Amino acid sequence: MATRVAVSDGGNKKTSRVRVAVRLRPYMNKEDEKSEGPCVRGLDSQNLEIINWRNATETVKYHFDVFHGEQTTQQEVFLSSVKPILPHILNGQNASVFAYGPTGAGKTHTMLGSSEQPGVIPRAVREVFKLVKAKDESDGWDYSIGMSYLEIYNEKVLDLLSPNSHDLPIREDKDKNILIPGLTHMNITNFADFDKHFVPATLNRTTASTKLNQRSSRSHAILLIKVVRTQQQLPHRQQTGKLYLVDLAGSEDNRRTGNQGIRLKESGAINLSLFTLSKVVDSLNSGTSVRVPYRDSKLTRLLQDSLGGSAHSVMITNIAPEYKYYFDTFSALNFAAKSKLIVNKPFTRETVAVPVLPVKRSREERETGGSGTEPQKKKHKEEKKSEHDGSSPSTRNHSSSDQSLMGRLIALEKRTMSSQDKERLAMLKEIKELKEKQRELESKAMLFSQLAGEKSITGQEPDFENKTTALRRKQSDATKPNKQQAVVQPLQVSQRQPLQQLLVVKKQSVCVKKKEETCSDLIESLGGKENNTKSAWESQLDQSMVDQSKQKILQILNTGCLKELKSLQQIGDKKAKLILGWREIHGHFTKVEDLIQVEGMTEKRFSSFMKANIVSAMGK
Ligand SMILES: Nc1ncnc2c1ncn2[C@@H]1O[C@H](COP(=O)(O)OP(=O)(O)OP(=O)(O)O)[C@@H](O)[C@H]1O
Repeated sequence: MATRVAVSDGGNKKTSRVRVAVRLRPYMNKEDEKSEGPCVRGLDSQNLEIINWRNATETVKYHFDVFHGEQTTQQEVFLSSVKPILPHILNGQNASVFAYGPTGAGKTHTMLGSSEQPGVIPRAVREVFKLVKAKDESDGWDYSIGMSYLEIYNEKVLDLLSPNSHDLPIREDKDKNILIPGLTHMNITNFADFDKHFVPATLNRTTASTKLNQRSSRSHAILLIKVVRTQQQLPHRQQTGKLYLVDLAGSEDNRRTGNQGIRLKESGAINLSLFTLSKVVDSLNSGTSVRVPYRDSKLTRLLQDSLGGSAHSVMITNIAPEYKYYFDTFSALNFAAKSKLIVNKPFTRETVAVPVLPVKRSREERETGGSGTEPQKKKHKEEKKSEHDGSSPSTRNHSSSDQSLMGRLIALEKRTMSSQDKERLAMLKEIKELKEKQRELESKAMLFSQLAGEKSITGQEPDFENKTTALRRKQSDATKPNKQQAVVQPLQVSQRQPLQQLLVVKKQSVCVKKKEETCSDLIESLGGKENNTKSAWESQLDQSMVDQSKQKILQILNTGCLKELKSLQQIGDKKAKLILGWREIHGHFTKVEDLIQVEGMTEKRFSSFMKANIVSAMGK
């Protein structure tokens, strides 16, 4: 009898950076090209420039690992950006390739392509089979290849190989491997085999027509190719390498897509997960020990071991040359520039077969009649069989080992828990759910504020170079940042202009400070200590003025943008975002008192908020 235990890879400290490639697609409408010209263009095989919207005579320049221009073929993209990482998965390491970018910029074309111009996915799968075939049989290892294919649609994990399945859970085992119990896993023996399953499954992917793309992907599609190699001799070392091939849904600005109803909801989920992806990248790049928010979206949870984890990763950022994509292109480039800093630590995942000594069974086990139910026992047998012969019990193995492991853990948990423990567990679960809800709200609020146009760009500052006439600036129909947005100073803009702008920002902050002082003085003079009751201080004021002030506050709460909300007393950045999030979910506040429903707004805080703001509003 034998079981498998994980063995250390000897503390392999070799690190591998996420390679970032940018691919510019050709103009879709030649007429537009003639009249407008592009807003972005390549300079050489690693550099590109984009018009600076703040100053027509300037461009912003970026440097990446690779820049693929409009003329680059599918073959060239594969050879330079993807092929080099594939050999790693035959050595038990993970690799991932994901296409990121605005909707309609060419992600699906890059990943999937067409029969005439096959993309990264078919080429990579062919290459994996080629690499395995090239392995000399005498190298002492047996190889088996399997595939899974899923989409994340509206934050649900759906099995594309089994289209009627429901939302699947994502779990992590004790060795930090990401697992999806219940996900279909098919053994494949050659490319034709792969194609047979992949093509119909791709048709199951959720797509729809939007203003910007007739066949827009409304979900993130993730193809997983697993290569398991097992040593022919004892101790039958086994290594599992995973290759994730990800076609992300496009980031989109709903002011331009014209999305409504279900499209708008989909778009919210897409943008939220992409926003979380950018937060994960930010937090990885900050290099501090802050919690990386992988768990804030299904996408990042799934990509956990491909981003900042143990994988060799390549991100292909797709961009479009047209002016209507300008701001999406700009933020996609900034996102990509941040990602360049991520450092991965690849390591080999290996298990060895070790003999298992019979152990005395616990009382609970004896009472329940053994180590599992009949079906579970059967599953264990099947698992062991597949461990030895390197194959799955059937061609369609629903990750039985993942399922049975979870089943056993849950059963064990149930057997050993007292009723008090169960209550505590239920309470902890409830608290966890509440916390998650709060996080979700915050993410939503932040996303909302981002979508509301706060094009705050926090990425790495690229090199900047002045150009006089290289790219023409057009009065584009792209959504221009409004006045409020202009206050945010993107890091990328000219090094010549910040002084003047900074002065403006500074003046404003001085101004706000002054106002705060005046307010607190007033509150003090009204005897307004923090704990005073509402009537105590309100009764000293004229009721009609109080009502008027309340109306003013209500109006700001209902219509104010992030900046206007922050101009309210005691409303900082986080609270303002929470208010925006609340508004997005619930609509308008009917009365100022509804503010108590916003996360973190206690009665005491609300009362203090009212005092400060009524006085402040009266002074205006
Ligand atoms: N490099 C390219 N060469 C030729 N045509 C391209 C290229 N890239 C994209 N296209 C074409 O542009 C259109 C939009 O591309 P695609 O559907 O791949 O965009 P996408 O980024 O996947 O969009 P979405 O996020 O909405 O799914 C398609 O008709 C595609 O064939």
